[in-house]
Amino acid sequence: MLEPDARADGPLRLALIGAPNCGKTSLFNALTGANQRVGNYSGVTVERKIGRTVTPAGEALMVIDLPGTYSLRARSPDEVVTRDVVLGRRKDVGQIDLLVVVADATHLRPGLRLAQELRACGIPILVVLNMIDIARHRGITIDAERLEHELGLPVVTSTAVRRGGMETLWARIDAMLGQGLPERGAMTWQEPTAAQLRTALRQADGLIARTVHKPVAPRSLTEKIDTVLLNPFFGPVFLLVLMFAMFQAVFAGAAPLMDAITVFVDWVSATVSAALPEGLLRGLIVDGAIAGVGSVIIFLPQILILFAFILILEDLGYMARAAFLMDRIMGHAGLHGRAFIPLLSSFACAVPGIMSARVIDDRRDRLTTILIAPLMTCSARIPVYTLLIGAFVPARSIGPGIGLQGLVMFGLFAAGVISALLVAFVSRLLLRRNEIAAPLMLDLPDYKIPQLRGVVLGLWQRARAFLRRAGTIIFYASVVVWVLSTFPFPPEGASEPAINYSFAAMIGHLLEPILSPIGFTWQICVALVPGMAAREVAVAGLSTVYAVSGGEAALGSTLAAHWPLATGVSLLVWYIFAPQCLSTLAVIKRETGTARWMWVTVVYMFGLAYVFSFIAYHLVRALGG
Ligand SMILES: Nc1nc2c(ncn2[C@@H]2O[C@H](COP(=O)(O)OP(=O)(O)OP(=O)(O)O)[C@@H](O)[C@H]2O)c(=O)[nH]1
Ligand SMILES: [Mg+2]
Repeated sequence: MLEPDARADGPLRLALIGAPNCGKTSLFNALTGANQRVGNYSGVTVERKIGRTVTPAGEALMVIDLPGTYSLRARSPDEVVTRDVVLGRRKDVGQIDLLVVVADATHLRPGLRLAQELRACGIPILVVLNMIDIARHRGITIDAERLEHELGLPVVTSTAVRRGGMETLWARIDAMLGQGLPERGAMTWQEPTAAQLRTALRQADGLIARTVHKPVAPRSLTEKIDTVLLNPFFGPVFLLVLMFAMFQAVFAGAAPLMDAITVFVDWVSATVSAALPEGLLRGLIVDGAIAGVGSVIIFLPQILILFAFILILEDLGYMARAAFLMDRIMGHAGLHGRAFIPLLSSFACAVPGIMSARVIDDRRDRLTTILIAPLMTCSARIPVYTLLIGAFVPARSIGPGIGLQGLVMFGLFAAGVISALLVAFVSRLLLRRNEIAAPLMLDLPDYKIPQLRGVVLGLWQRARAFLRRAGTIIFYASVVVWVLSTFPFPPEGASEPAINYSFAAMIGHLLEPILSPIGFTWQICVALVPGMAAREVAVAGLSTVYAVSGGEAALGSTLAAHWPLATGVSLLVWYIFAPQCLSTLAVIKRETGTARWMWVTVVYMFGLAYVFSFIAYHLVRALGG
């Protein structure tokens, strides 16, 4: 017997393991009070997560959440994490004392099979049938006692996402710890062969036949919805209409909130101006910090509306369908079916997107996904796009409920996706010749009512990350741009605006020969340099440069007055492609293990940006813009 308090090295370690999407992270959050990301599709968790908690009886526990897996026979990097933790090979985690095998109560087969396989690890096991609420709702009854008896392992049920849904599990954990965990057995796990896996699945089926009663449901609601939404013709049309509606909502819904933030920023700016004497300090605060940070935070509403859509669709279970619908197109481009989730996460930010490419087992497939992830339109581009669209695209309606600005935004996102597919296609030709990409092995989850808490939490995390960036990198960059645009002072009796004599103008003029063929003014060149660090910084940079130049109007109208249309379009196109984000480049280096692929990304993305901006600029001019 291993007495819990006899342990020399800290609390008992409990690891959550199970097939993808069975609710491990939801259980982890419920057990530890953490707020890790959950989503209704496979492959949300790609790294081990550690939390601490105390059981109702007062035992301290360390809880480890793991990426979903069907077997310890690990194939992809996320599955390797799970295997290594379970086998005690990760130094940062140590030996696991209790394996909690999580099974989806509505679909027990993979969980039961995994529990059988894990016995060979010799670690005490507790089986949890999660999502018991959904099973009950569907009239599925499970004879947990008989299951426990036949399996020879303790079995409890839980509902991770409802208050009170964890009581049985807590009670059982305490009971097990109170008696002392069974002694560890010998570690005899070996990679199961395909034949062994098949036999084990048959055994699991036998067990299910004896202990689970499923009413002969005519057709589930999910199936009914899917006959329409996965229909080869109607499915893609619905997806397109939905995405289109999303961007319309982003523009229409954000306007009043953006106006409110603008009023607030103007008020802060006016109040500070009035309180400070004319001079450098006032310039630094008003034209530097407030103009820079203020110009970026007004885009928060758009980011939140877009992510409210994405989070709700994810939790509803629709995003997995979108992956299914895109699979054929992605396959033709040479992308692995599992690339969808990393690419989807990249709409928020390429950094987590690139990390979630770990769910892809084939190295070259993973590399292709990593290389194209930065082409997905991340939320840092939203301020840039919105600013330029607001300045150069009239807010006109071009049909019932269809605004031109929303349409252009949709087009920019689509351009990112299409160019990513094309780059994937080309890199497939370069990296390998003629293999056909693996088909999608994603299981389609049942539709679920989204959890309000999860959506609100997701939005809060986005907002916080955005504001943190505004308060740090964007703030510093605005101050730097202000300093560069203010010093040195113009010579005595200068006739031109003061900024024309500043360092900023010097830098801008230095870069101008390279960037003037694509229509960029020297002010854009000034904003692009700090904008290398992160994309929104360019907006702050432009705002500061024009504020120093004495611009009083809103940044959008200033740009519209100073730039030809062709320049605006060219800069929009530049932002579809240019790799202006140091964190993304750093994570590419880390995840691929070499600097080589980082440089490949830099070169190909700048190359595309320059070529397409050049074409766009000259095309618009030729058309008379
Ligand atoms: N109704 C209900 N929904 C649940 C329950 N547990 C989890 N969910 C939902 O199931 C989905 C998947 O949950 P996750 O916790 O992300 O699953 P996971 O096992 O961590 O998934 P991976 O990390 O992808 O392996 C989410 O939409 C959850 O809200 C439950 O007990 N009842
Ligand atoms: Mg998870």
